[in-house]
Amino acid sequence: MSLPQRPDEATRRLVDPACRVTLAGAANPVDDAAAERLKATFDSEELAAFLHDGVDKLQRREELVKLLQSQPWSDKTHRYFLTREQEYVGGLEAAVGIWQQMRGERLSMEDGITMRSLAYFPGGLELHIGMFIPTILGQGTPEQQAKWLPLCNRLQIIGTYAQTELGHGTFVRGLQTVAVYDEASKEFVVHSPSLESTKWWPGGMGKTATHVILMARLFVKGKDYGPHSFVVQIRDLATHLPLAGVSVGDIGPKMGFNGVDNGYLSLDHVRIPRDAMLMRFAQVTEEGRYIPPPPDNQKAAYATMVYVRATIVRDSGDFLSRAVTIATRYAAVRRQTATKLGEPELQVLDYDNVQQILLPLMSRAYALVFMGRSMMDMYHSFDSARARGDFSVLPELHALSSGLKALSTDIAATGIETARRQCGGHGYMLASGLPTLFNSYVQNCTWEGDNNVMYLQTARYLMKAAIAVQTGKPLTGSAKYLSDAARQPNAKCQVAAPEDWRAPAHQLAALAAVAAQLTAQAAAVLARAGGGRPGVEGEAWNSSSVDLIRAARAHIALYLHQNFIECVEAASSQRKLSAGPAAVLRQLVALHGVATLLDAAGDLQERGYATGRQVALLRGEQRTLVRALRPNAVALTDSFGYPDYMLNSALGRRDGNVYQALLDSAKSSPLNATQEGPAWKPVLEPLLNPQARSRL
Ligand SMILES: CCCCCCCCCCCCCCCCCC(=O)SCCNC(=O)CCNC(=O)[C@H](O)C(C)(C)COP(=O)(O)OP(=O)(O)OC[C@H]1O[C@@H](n2cnc3c(N)ncnc32)[C@H](O)[C@@H]1OP(=O)(O)O
Ligand SMILES: Cc1cc2nc3c(=O)[nH]c(=O)nc-3n(C[C@H](O)[C@H](O)[C@H](O)COP(=O)(O)OP(=O)(O)OC[C@H]3O[C@@H](n4cnc5c(N)ncnc54)[C@H](O)[C@@H]3O)c2cc1C
Repeated sequence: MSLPQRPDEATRRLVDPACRVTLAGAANPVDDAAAERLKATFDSEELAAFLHDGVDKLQRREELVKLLQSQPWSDKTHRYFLTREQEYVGGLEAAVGIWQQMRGERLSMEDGITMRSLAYFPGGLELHIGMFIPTILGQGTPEQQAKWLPLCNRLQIIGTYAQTELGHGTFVRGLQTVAVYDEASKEFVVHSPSLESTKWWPGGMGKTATHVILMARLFVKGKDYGPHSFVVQIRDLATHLPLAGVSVGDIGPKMGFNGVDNGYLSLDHVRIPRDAMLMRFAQVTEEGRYIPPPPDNQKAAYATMVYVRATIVRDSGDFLSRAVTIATRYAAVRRQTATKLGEPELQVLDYDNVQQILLPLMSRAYALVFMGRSMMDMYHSFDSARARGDFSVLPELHALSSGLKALSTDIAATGIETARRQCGGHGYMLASGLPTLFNSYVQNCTWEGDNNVMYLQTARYLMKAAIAVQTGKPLTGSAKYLSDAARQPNAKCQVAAPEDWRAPAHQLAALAAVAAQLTAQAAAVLARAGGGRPGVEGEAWNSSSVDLIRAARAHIALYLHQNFIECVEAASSQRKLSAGPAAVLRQLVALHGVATLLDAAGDLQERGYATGRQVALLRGEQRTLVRALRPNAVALTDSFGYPDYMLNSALGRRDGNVYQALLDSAKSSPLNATQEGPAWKPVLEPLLNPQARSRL
């Protein structure tokens, strides 16, 4: 049954037979959604096609949505009502279902990846595809790849990445699990020597994985060579029971992501063959000689982490844009508060405070989408160079991917929660899609390197750059601006009018000034703490870490914005976009720059780069830009191109029919399966029913 969107005639007569009072203040949300699209000044479909690399890719997504909707394992109707066990089994069924479709229908890998993100049901196969296979690809010899990859691709084995232990996650060199080479048997003995060395967290290890990439400290002839990667079987393929010497299980419920069976693992002197060590870079010969990785790739064993951090950057824009889509569409159809009773209530999106939150968030989502593409391009060009034995870009790639992983996940996680809060009470419903989105995203700030720790890796690179500047060495790459800043230490902001703040040149100059100042400040603090000796470790490093993290964040914020400008200008100059969408993207770029600079308002003034008046102009310009973008708000969400099936949100649906969707969703609650409810017999009837009470 559908409820009337507006009070019907009978209701109006009931409350006021003379019809003097009108209840029709609430407009129809479906009409509001349609009206929003008429306001747009650009073709949202053209921008959507550009963002998805062509109309044919968008059409393919539509076909894949239909395919998914026809399969029981990808049905989302009851997704928000699942128990942990149902979520675990369902997540696996969805991943296996996609895999079977790919094989049976001969769909491409690209189709599979698209289906995964459309169905979005994280489960026990995430780490198999996300880290187990990439580690074998990145660190295995051709023979090892030939041995393991076909089994992985046919799902005849399922793997995960077992690095973190109960006692250590960040400090990889401190891992306690050991792999000791036994020259007599030409095997490694892998062992967990303490409670703290129990592996803890690997996704899919609890109940799904048959194999792990084990990160363990390699010992050869009594010498400790630090963490290396080994392929270790943990479960019998016929019975799925743990092998001898293996103790393994699920770690229990988490804040989110509960379809994934993160696990614990303890090993008791388990023997594995010598070729279980991944030996593309470091090797142990039969007779027990250790051959180290090439000098410019000392951290070869950490390579998968660089790859996964790049993918996390790629996905951040995707997650934030989903949240922004839901919140913006809902704010456009939600009406609240009329100046006078009976008059039309305002669309929530027309409240200034809501606009000033949602539209800057929209600009951040677009910036991250573009950053994600550039990050993957950077990673792929490193991968090609690596195949030729060239690791020269690795330090820059590691510094950027670490810092971008931290900044992009900080922005996305905070942004998803901010978007949820703009939806009022209905944002608290799982049916809105936002709580699950947040709970299944926020761990990105922690996994694959806690964000503070990741900023500190970027800071390590920055401090070396700062020292190079001091000694007059020329800089290249992302830190090049530090040399320019050193040549003009007293540069001042040249903004004279609010609209000056839109210019990329003013924005970049200001962001570079902040990053250079904070880098110089961190370098000075570090030098003071180290008694004048520059160093990137130890107590001096620790006591400087607040300044170091601020510097790294500012450096990455500059990089993110510069990338946004360059991508939009390139698309426009290469005529990949017509004037309408290009103009709107430029407004988003301008807003992103202004919003990023407002985050740094204190830093802009602290060292005298900008005056209080210039910062006031900046604030004013944000308002102007937000108002200019307001008519395009909903069209900009359409350009992200999310089908309703993917968002699975009562509030984010394209047609705006939010109230009906909320009610329909409530009706599928298991609590509503019977009219009296599950507590009637055991609890309520003995209290409330007079006959039952008399029997007490
Ligand atoms: C069909 C569909 C079905 C489903 C489909 C599924 C699809 C995919 C899904 C994807 C899911 C992915 C989920 C990911 C889950 C996360 C899993 C984890 O958390 S796993 C666990 C993740 N855990 C973590 O992330 C742990 C975080 N901790 C660490 O990474 C390290 O301990 C550390 C970096 C903090 C320090 O390391 P330490 O050894 O103490 O090093 P120092 O600081 O002393 O620096 C020495 C030198 O090394 C340099 N360098 C450093 N790293 C790298 C690198 N990677 N590279 C290159 N260089 C590097 C550094 O710059 C320095 O150079 P220099 O200045 O001397 O020239
Ligand atoms: C959902 C989820 C899934 C995961 N999946 C996997 C997986 O599949 N495989 C796997 O191996 N691991 C996995 N992990 C583990 C994850 O990689 C670690 O939790 C992460 O690297 C952080 O390490 P930690 O837990 O030891 O945090 P800690 O290092 O204990 O961090 C605690 C605090 O100390 C601070 N800190 C620590 N060291 C430093 C330092 N040197 N300088 C400054 N501050 C510091 C941190 O910033 C943080 O605030 C997963 C984690 C989660 C939450």
